[in-house]
Amino acid sequence: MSPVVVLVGPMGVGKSTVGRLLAERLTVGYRDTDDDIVAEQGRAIAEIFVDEGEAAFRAIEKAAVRRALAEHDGVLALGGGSILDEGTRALLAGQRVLYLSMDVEEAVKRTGLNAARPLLAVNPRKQWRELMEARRHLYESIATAVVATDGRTPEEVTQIALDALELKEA
Ligand SMILES: Nc1ncnc2c1ncn2[C@@H]1O[C@H](COP(=O)(O)OP(=O)(O)OP(=O)(O)O)[C@@H](O)[C@H]1O
Ligand SMILES: O=C(O)C1=C[C@@H](O)[C@@H](O)[C@H](O)C1
Ligand SMILES: [Mg+2]
Repeated sequence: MSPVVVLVGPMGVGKSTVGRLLAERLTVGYRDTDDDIVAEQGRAIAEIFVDEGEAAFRAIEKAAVRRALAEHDGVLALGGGSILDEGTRALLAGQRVLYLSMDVEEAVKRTGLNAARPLLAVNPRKQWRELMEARRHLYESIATAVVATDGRTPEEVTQIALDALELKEA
């Protein structure tokens, strides 16, 4: 079993919003590895970061991605930083991967100062730039399609994604 599409991209880019719309349009299920991790661990992602650090979280996340890829045949959204892990990137080889992108101003608008996003809690604009400098090439390296979400509604992004991925509705 394999997901019909795997969504990657930074925090707040719209993976959950667009992922659910894509799943509706394709009449398949939606799954999110961040939700899987919270359910399995019985604690918030921010708590895992604080309690055990980012490296431990990435290992937990890699296991969650491996499991979801094997179990899910619908739309799968990954955590924003999942692509930082080499093993997680290797798991994505051969998958249909959609990278949703946005620029910094759109990012600040969408995420704001949100404690649930520990990596953007302080000085979000600067954090965002640094984060994307480290990640942009990784997102691009594993993507089979890229859709810019700036100035587009979730419905528009969904339609463009369906076209870019050449996915047909049932
Ligand atoms: N195309 C869009 N245009 C404007 N706002 C959007 C768009 N897509 C999503 N949003 C809004 O941006 C916020 C973040 O979206 P969403 O939760 O889908 O992102 P995400 O990538 O799943 O983030 P997370 O890192 O929390 O998983 C939400 O408030 C959502 O309503
Ligand atoms: O971009 C990131 O590193 C993260 C994104 C979220 O989806 C969560 O997986 C977590 O907050 C880390
Ligand atoms: Mg989400």
